[in-house]
Amino acid sequence: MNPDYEPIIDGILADGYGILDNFLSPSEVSGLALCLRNRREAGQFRSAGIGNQQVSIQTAIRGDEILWLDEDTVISEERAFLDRIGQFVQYVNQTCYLGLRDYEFHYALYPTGTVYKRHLDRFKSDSRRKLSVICYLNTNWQESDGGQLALYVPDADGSEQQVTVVPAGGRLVCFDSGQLEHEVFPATRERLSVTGWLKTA
Ligand SMILES: O=C(O)CCC(=O)C(=O)O
Ligand SMILES: [Fe+2]
Repeated sequence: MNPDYEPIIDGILADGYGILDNFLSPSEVSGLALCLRNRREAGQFRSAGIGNQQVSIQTAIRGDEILWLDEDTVISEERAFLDRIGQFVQYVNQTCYLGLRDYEFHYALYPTGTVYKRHLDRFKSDSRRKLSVICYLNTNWQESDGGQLALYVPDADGSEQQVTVVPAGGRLVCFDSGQLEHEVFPATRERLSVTGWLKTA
């Protein structure tokens, strides 16, 4: 069954962001988290960089480790995730006419205490990233574990509002890549997610 995507689309159109709980079921979350951990154990992860041309590793600004998902993966948990994203993209295209053509996703693991300082996801030299999508893979995450995603939402009067999102397992956050600055706060435990971008041609 398709999750109900209408509230998240309404959120993106009205406020520039939307949040949907249970995009993944608890068993899908634990299955994908296990795939992530197995791949990391196998040495497949790398420190994430900043920029797309001269990529630099600056862990004080961005401390996560990532692995790009293969769009042709035959690992069932990964296949199911990407197929679910494909359905979401189809729904967005039918309702918002954003002309999304492509997507790219990576696993991310933030070791305890690491952050991603305030930034915008769209590269200056490449504006194809339309929507940022993050799906959290954390079981039993408590507010006191930290690791919130902070969204800096512009108000009509020119000020801004900080909206914080707890990285609870199965929760999907989607926002306008070119507009919304955001930041990842440090956590007291490892913080797992799949993060990606829905892109135009
Ligand atoms: O994990 C998150 O909540 C946000 C990650 C992020 O901002 C990014 O990877 O660009
Ligand atoms: Fe980001």
